[in-house]
Amino acid sequence: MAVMSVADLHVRLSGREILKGISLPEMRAGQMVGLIGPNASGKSTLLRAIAMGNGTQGGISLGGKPVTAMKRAERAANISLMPQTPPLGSTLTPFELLRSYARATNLGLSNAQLGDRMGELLGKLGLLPDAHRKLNELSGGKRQLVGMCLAMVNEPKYLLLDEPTSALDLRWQLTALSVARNYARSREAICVAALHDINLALRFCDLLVVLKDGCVAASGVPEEVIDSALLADVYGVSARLERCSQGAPVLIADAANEIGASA
Ligand SMILES: Nc1ncnc2c1ncn2[C@@H]1O[C@H](COP(=O)(O)OP(=O)(O)OP(=O)(O)O)[C@@H](O)[C@H]1O
Repeated sequence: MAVMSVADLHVRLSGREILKGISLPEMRAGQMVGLIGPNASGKSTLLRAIAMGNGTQGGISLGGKPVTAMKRAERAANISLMPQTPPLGSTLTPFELLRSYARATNLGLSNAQLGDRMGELLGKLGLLPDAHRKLNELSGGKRQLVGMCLAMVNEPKYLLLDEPTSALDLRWQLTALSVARNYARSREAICVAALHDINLALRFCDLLVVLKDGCVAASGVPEEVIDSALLADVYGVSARLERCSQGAPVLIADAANEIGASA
């Protein structure tokens, strides 16, 4: 059963302390967790630390086992990280890339089973028409969706997505996050997604973690975490949470505050 805990996590890179004692609420199977925060607040560093345990001091444990005690193969079988940068354009097709990645991670599937899994994933993310085109002929958004397929093809218990919607249009933002949330629910996995769009985070996440300068500024149920004071403090903006006609919370950002202005 997927369970993730992060307690007093410190990460140093090139002699700088990037994450400064991060502790998070326990994350449980089926949850979609949103990781938000300004540029350079440490979101990617946290995702990489969960995936690789590198540079860490303090605890990340997955299913009760410290990530630093997991062998490379065990990590690869259980954790997938979709990096911020989509797969580089190459002459491989999405189909070939997925198949070679799945083979390399030794999923133990027959060709037919793997073909079915890849077909389902490519279909959900709207990539079937592009499955046999060269990656270097695909748009940036399509390549981002290929990156998401790549992260999901081995059906990890811990699915880590670094800004999975940054290059996507409205339809595919909604689709990609629905696919990720349904995946977490149906496979009893945990999905952690770094997001800049707070409205998407409010809509799709069960739990939000807000980072500021390598520390946790707030965490908890999205609607309880996001308010004007937090947005002013963490992002330096005047913003408010309103309700749409259907009752869902919607963030409206009115203005960027003057640099140096207090919250
Ligand atoms: N290898 C590295 N060596 C030194 N500093 C690094 C390294 N990688 C990242 N950093 C620093 O760590 C801090 C956090 O970076 P990180 O990429 O985790 O932020 P982020 O929240 O994901 O940002 P963004 O929203 O802009 O993608 C930044 O100040 C960055 O310069």
